[in-house]
Amino acid sequence: MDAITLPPAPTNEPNLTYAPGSPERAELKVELARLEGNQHTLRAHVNGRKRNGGGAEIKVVQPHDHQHVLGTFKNSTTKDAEAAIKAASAAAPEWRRLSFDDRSAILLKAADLLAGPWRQRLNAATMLGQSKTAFQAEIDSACELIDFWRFNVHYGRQILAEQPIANSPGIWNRTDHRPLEGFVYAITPFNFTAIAGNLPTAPALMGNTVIWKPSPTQQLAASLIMELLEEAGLPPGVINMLPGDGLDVSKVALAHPDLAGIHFTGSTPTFQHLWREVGANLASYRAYPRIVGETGGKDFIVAHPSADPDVVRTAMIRGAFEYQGQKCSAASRAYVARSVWDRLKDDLVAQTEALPQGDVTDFSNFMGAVIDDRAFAKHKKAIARVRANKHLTMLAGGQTDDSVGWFVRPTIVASTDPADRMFSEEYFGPILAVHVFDDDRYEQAVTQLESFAPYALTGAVIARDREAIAWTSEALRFAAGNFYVNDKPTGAVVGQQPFGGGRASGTNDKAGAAVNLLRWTSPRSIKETFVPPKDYRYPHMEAE
Ligand SMILES: NC(=O)c1ccc[n+]([C@@H]2O[C@H](COP(=O)([O-])OP(=O)(O)OC[C@H]3O[C@@H](n4cnc5c(N)ncnc54)[C@H](O)[C@@H]3O)[C@@H](O)[C@H]2O)c1
Ligand SMILES: N[C@@H](CCC=O)C(=O)O
Repeated sequence: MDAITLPPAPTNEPNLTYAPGSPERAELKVELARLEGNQHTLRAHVNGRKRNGGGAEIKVVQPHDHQHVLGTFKNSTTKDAEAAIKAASAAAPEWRRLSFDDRSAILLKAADLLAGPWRQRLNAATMLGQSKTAFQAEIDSACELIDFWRFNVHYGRQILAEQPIANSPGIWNRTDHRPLEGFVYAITPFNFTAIAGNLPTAPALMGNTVIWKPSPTQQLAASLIMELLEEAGLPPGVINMLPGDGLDVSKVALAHPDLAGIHFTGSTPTFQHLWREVGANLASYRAYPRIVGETGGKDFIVAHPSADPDVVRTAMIRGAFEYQGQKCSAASRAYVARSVWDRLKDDLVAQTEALPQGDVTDFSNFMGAVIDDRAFAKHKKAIARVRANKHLTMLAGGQTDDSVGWFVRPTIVASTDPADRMFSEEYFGPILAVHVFDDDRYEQAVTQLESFAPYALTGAVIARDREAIAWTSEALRFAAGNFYVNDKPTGAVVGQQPFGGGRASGTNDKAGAAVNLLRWTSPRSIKETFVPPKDYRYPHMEAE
């Protein structure tokens, strides 16, 4: 088709409420029962076909009920990785020849399928497999993933429209936004189904083929994403999904001459490991691989003496404990002016102690369990350390119980020492460290927190005084890639607050934004001369 087209303009998918009596609540309950009632055999997808991995069996369980097995799959081996890379290479020429409109139509259809018939299936899988409440699943596996797919089409078109602004007489300059040469390796975390769906599809939209390695604990929802994309018309071999721990896949993928890029979200140590491997293999690649990674955080809230205590308390509870603090954006350290603290502490502790937690299929719960036994053990250890240190005081929570699920109570710890490692280490769970400072030491508190942790992902200032907001925003300019004023530091929305951080938190190639898609293209500049010269001599060479 020859046309300069206009696809549907993106708008953010509205969040459904799941209030009692709502149709979405009833539909979600049906899907929960259906998914819980079966053990699913989850398989790799290579070249559009399902494939049993060659490695050991891995179980996917419900974190809030860890004896309940949702499904099983086989770990992917080096052989599986070789087959997937072969499929990606074979699919590449046809996929990149397909027009951007045709590639976009597949993602727009996937978004509409997810907004409609697939919504509660993916929400239910995310609730059961990742222990999210209905609302936390809705903002992730439904709304954010729909938004990623719709807005990326819009941003991709912006990139294609970016063309040279000058043409000398008789010349037409153009930019060909080519995909990368080779395959992109997408590696995704357990905590956001939307991130799992975005990381392989963003490079694919720009014409790349992909090897996708999801997190083992997110595999149920990841398998459904693959099925949804295939229903939307994704051709075989464009995205090849390899379940498992990724160790064997990386052995092959990171040493392969066609590795064109890594699209990673997960912890800082894993990302640094991948980067080091790429560095060690540099001589073997056809081109320098693009490395994009969004990683850990030690996200902060700072409350100025002018802050409204109710706003601070709500930001702390929602920011630190929603989804058990397992958002990379979750507040895990708070710095509060003493006069504000004195007015909020009792309510903060009482409300935190009362937060309902348990099986997420009971819709009255605010929290579920942490993802696995490793996360549980890490939190137990951190809590034991609090009890053993005099400068740390447990204000709320501190209980752990793994008899049914991996439950860690929302925990608030006060520290007289802002240099304690609770203010720099990422636990990735429901532990909030608080330091209370004297009102006249606000600037010292902000200066100390600015670079005490190695991360720079999200942060929030809560204040009514405009000068304080302006000063803090400037003082913390490089301490967070997503900065919030009078709000919690979580819950970025695609198209509104592009997400990502700097320093140890990643390469800050904002997910769901044009800067991210740009990393998956390799522009070619084309100059066409309409009436080319036919004589090599320049005028200055002529005889006087
Ligand atoms: N900045 C962000 O946007 C963002 C978003 C979500 C999560 N996170 C971070 O992710 C972390 C939590 O997620 P996680 O526990 O899944 O992280 P993780 O680093 O343990 O795992 C991430 C992914 O890497 C895989 N992996 C690990 N070693 C590998 C290897 N050698 N080869 C291939 N794959 C390998 C895992 O299986 C998983 O799929 C936290 O640190 C959190 O802050 C960051
Ligand atoms: N984008 C999400 C966090 C993603 C990381 O886990 C937020 O803003 O809360």
